[in-house]
Amino acid sequence: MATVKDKLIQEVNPGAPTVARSKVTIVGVGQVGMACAISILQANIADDVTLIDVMEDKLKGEVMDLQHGSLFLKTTITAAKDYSDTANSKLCIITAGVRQKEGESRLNLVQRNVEVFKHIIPNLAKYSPDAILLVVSNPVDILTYVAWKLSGFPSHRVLGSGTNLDSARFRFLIGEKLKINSTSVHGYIIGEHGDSSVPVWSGTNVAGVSLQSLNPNLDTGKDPEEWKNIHKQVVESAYEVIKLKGYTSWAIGLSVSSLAQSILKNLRIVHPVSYLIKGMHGIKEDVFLSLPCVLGSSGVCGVLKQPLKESETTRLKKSSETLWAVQKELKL
Ligand SMILES: NC(=O)C1=CN([C@@H]2O[C@H](COP(=O)(O)OP(=O)(O)OC[C@H]3O[C@@H](n4cnc5c(N)ncnc54)[C@H](O)[C@@H]3O)[C@@H](O)[C@H]2O)C=CC1
Ligand SMILES: CC(=O)C(=O)O
Repeated sequence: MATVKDKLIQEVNPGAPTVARSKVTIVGVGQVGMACAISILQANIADDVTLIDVMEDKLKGEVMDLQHGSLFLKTTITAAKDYSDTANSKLCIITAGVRQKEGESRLNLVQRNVEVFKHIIPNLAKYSPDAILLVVSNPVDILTYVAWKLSGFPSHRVLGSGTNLDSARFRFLIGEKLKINSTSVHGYIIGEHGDSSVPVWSGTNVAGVSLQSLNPNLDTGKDPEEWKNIHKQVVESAYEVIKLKGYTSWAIGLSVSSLAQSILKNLRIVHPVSYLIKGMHGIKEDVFLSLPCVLGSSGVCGVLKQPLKESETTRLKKSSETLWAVQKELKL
C-alpha cells in the first residue's frame, strides 16, 4: 500500500548519495561537547553534526533536545549508535574524558584520559581516515600528542584547541583594562594550555601600537599598572570558573567553533593551537604546544615564525620540558 510519503513525493533519484560534505563528529556530550555542538550549530558551518558518548541515555537526551531545535538550524543532527555512524567525518572534535575537580591541575588528568583515548582514536581513524582531529580534552597538549600517535595520521591533521582559549581570555582582559573591544586587541598566549603558558607581550598591540613600546616594564614586577597580572588572571581563569560553577564550557565551545569554521571553510585564519612544534624555537622533542598556526581545509597549513624575546623563548622551552617529562612516561 502506498504510504503518505509515496503519495506526496515522486522520488527522482533514490540512489543519490546522502553523505554530508562537511560532517563534524563530536566525541563526548558533557558540558564541553554540548557547548561545542551548540556553537557550531549556531554558526551554521557544518552539514551534519554527529555526537557520540558512552552514556547512551545522556547522548539520546542531548541529541533529542538539539533535534527539537532543528526548525531554527540548518544542520542534520545525529546520535551515533557506534563509530560506524561517524564515518566520513571531515572534522572530529574530542571532548570526552574526565575534567578537573576544584583546585586540580590539568596534567593530573593525563593517565585517565589516555585510557579513554585508546578506545576513541583508533575508532575515529578507522571510519574517517581522512579526517582532521581536533582535541579539546585535558591535558590538551599531551592528549593531542596521544591522538597523533594512536591515529597514525600525518601531523598536519592532528591539532589541539591549545591556547586559542587562553589568548581569547588575554585579549578580553586587556580590552577591559583599555576599555576597548577584545577584537581590537592583538596578542597571543603560546606554549602549554594552562599553567606554564607564555604571554607574548613583545608582540601585543592595538592598531599596530605595541603596548611594550609604551611601557617597557609591562612584563616585569616594576610596573605600577601591574599589566603582568593579566597573564596571572588568564592562568587562574579556569580554576576560578571551576570553583564558581564546577566546569568551564561556553568560552571553549565558542573557541572550538571558531577553529572548526577556519578548517571547514578553508579560511586560513591564524589561531594559536597546539601542534607538533619540534624544530621551532629550538625545541627538539615530539611535543605539541601552541604557536600561531594557519588553519585551512587540510588542517594546519603553516606555523608562524613568530619573533620572540629571549625570555619568551626560555619560557616556551620550559613549557616544553614540563610536558615532555610527563609525555615520555606515558604507556600508549
Ligand atoms: N582544552 C580546553 O580549553 C578545555 C578542556 N576541557 C576538558 O574537556 C574535557 C571534558 O570536560 P566536560 O565536558 O566538562 O566533562 P563532562 O564530565 O561534562 O563530560 C565528559 C563526557 O565524556 C564522556 N566520555 C567518557 N569516556 C568516553 C568514551 N570512552 N567515549 C565517549 N565519551 C566518553 C562522558 O560520558 C561525558 O559525557 C575534560 O577533560 C576537560 O578538562 C574543558 C574546558 C576547556
Ligand atoms: C578547563 C580548561 O582547560 C579551561 O577552561 O581552560
